[in-house]
Formats: sequence, structure tokens, C-alpha cells
Amino acid sequence: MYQIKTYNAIAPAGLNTFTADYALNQSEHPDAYLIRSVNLHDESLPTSLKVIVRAGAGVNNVPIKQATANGTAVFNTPGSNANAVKELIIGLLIMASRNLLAATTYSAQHAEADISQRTEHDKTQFNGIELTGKTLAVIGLGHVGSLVANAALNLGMNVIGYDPYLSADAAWNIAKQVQRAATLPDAVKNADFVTVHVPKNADTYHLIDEKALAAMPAGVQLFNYSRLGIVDNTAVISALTTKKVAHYYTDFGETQLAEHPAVTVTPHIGGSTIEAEINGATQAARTIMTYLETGNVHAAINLPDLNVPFNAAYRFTIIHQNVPNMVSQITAKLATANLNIATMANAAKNQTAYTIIDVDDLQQLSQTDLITELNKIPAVIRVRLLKQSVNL
Ligand SMILES: NC(=O)C1=CN([C@@H]2O[C@H](COP(=O)(O)OP(=O)(O)OC[C@H]3O[C@@H](n4cnc5c(N)ncnc54)[C@H](O)[C@@H]3O)[C@@H](O)[C@H]2O)C=CC1
Ligand SMILES: O=C(O)CCC(=O)C(=O)O
Repeated sequence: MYQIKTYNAIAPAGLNTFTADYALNQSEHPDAYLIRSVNLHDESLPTSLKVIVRAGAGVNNVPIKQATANGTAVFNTPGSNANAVKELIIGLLIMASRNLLAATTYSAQHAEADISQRTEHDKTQFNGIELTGKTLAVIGLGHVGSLVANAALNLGMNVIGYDPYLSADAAWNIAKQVQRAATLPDAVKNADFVTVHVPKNADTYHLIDEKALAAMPAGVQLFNYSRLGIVDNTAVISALTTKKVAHYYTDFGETQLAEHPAVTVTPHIGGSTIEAEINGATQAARTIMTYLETGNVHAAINLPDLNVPFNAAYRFTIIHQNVPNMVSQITAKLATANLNIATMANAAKNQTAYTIIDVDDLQQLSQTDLITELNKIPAVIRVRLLKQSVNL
């Protein structure tokens, strides 16, 4: 039985994806964590933990280095909530352009009997603009940014994208009418609206700072549905004071933003739709099952892709440092045990490498001995022995 520990509210419809071989929240020694936004940075990871899957996109709440050192694979569920964020951004763009917040607040405050006459007089103060023909800068064109860019094009907006690290796969998703900017200032210099959709990391901390704000035209409206810290809130408050920025919309509240009349804060609800939560939990459960049962890896944060059909009786999966001479040391251990290798594959990502070795004959006695021997190789981080679940 595999043991799963969940954090945060995980959609039950997604958890139902787990087969009867999986138990939820029943053990102090979990094989897997299925999480959303819980901050794991201050927790020590148990040695039993083989995989962490974040249902959602951002993994800034996961201590990746510590996980890798523990031999724990880390995944997210790319794209599972991107449509939810896109729809919210489009909703906010419409809200921003039609002064909907002020207009509905007015109506709530004027419920008197003769309101209809007064409304006809007062409504001009809520005159809006149309999005068609306006310019939107999209910073980060991954799963969320590409959907936002394409939807804004469909509303008749001019869309300028900036993403210096755009993957070839992600580029396929972007409509050709989205103009590519070579620099952040180029992307934002004519923007009526700027929306940021990048991961939080050392490079994106304060990506939107005083300098980036200075490059925007006066009266720009800014959206941060990525993470706290990607926009320098102090710089934004100054820019709001000088009316450089007309309004700031964000999913990430902070004391200095509270009650500012030109700031709208939503409580981290970008991915909070029934559909997105089910997508994320389902994708996370599938990722956990694939990794625990086959060791195969696709799009992990800290391991290379390695996908080998599991056709043999046994499989060793070995996470190790990406240093010379590892494969020969590993195969030497198997040769000493007189084992014939059916299939072997190896790949590396940054400082970490991953090796899969399939074998058909493995005596019960030699299993523990071999795992002990493989663990003795200095750069080995974690060895797992998987058994084929169906009889071959
Ligand atoms: N508010 C919410 O509830 C949600 C927030 N998010 C946040 O949005 C972020 C983006 O989500 P996805 O689009 O799904 O991720 P993604 O990984 O598909 O796309 C991120 C894109 O940002 C680009 N990028 C990285 N550094 C950049 C930089 N310095 N300048 C410009 N582009 C840069 C990458 O090349 C990539 O194309 C997540 O990391 C997460 O923090 C995502 C989903 C829900
Ligand atoms: O609703 C959630 O779990 C947060 C979504 C999010 O911020 C993300 O996917 O990065």
C-alpha cells in the first residue's frame, strides 16, 4: 500500500483517481505529498518521501534543494488551473475598463426610492473605455500568459508579449498576432494594461520594480496574479501616488496594500474554480501513481525526463549526483550480483541524474543486499526497487 499525505483542500473528485493501492493520510511515513500552497520550507522532509506533487503551477513553496538531497522528486501540474486564471484576468480587465467596482459600490450605497432618476444623472461618472484597440502587455507567456494573450486578442486588443525563456512547446500555443518584445521596457512602453504571469524565483523577485514602472505610460493598470514579491509593492504604491499607475490588481495581499483606494486585492483565488481544482488534483494523483509505480518521469522540477516502458519483472530507479563514472559503478554492482540488465536508461538535469535499470531475475535474498550495495556508491541519493504489478 502506498501512503499519501495531503495538505490544503484537495478536490475529492481528484483524490478518487487513486486506486485501492493508495491510502490517504494514514501514515507517519508517507511515500508522497499531494499539496497546494502549503509552505514546506520550514518542514523537514521524511526519508520515506519519494515524491511531492504540487496541484497547481507555482513551486516556490517547495524546498527544491532539500527535496533533491532527500531523493524526493518534485512535480507540479502544468496548465491545470491556467484557464481559471485566464478567465479571472479577462474578468478583471473588463471590471477595470468599465469601472465596475465603483459603479456597483455606488448602487449599493444609493438604494433610495427615486434612484432611477438619480442614476441617469450620476452614471456619467462611471463611463468606461472599451478593451478593443487597447494594448495589453503580457509578461510571461507560459500556460497562463499564452491563454491570456490569445483571449485578449479575441477581444480585439493589441497584445505584446515578453518571455525571454519561452519554450518551443509553449510558443506553439501563442497566436501569431501576439507581438514579441525583446525587453521588458519594450513590452510595456505603450501598454494600457500590464499583466504578469511568471514563476517566483531569484530572477523574478521585483521584476516589476521602479525602473519597470517608469517604462510604462502614465495611467497604466497593473495586474499581478503570479506571486507576492514579483511586483515591488512599495514602488507600486509610489507610482499610484503620482498617478503613473492608475490601479493595481493583485491576488496577493500585503499590509501596505490594504485599503489603498487604487488597489484591488483578491484572496489568492486565481486557480480557485471547481474545474481547476479537480484538474490539478487528478493530474497530481496520476503523476504520483506513475512515479511511484514505474519511476518514469515527465516534466519534474528537479529530475530529468526519463520514460522507459516497464516490461521487466523488476526495476531499479537510482537518483544520483550528475558526476562522471556513475553508470559504470552502478552496473558493476549488478554484475557482481550476476544480474543481466534487460533495459537501462540514464539522463541528467543540472546537478542531478537519474538511472533506470530493468532486470528479470532477481532472487529475494539479493534484493536488500543490492540496494545496500548501490546505496554505498558515494554520489547515490536514493535507490528504489520496483516490482512489476502484473505477472509477466
Ligand atoms: N493566482 C493563482 O492562483 C495562480 C498563480 N499562478 C502563478 O503564475 C505563475 C505562472 O503560471 P503558468 O503560466 O502556469 O507557469 P508556466 O511555467 O507555464 O509559465 C511561466 C512562464 O514565465 C516565463 N518566465 C520565466 N521567467 C521570466 C522572466 N524573467 N520574464 C518573462 N517571462 C519569464 C517562462 O519562460 C514561462 O514561459 C506560476 O508560477 C504561479 O506562481 C499560477 C496559477 C494560479
Ligand atoms: O489554488 C491554489 O492552490 C493556488 C494556485 C496557484 O497559486 C498556483 O497554481 O501556482
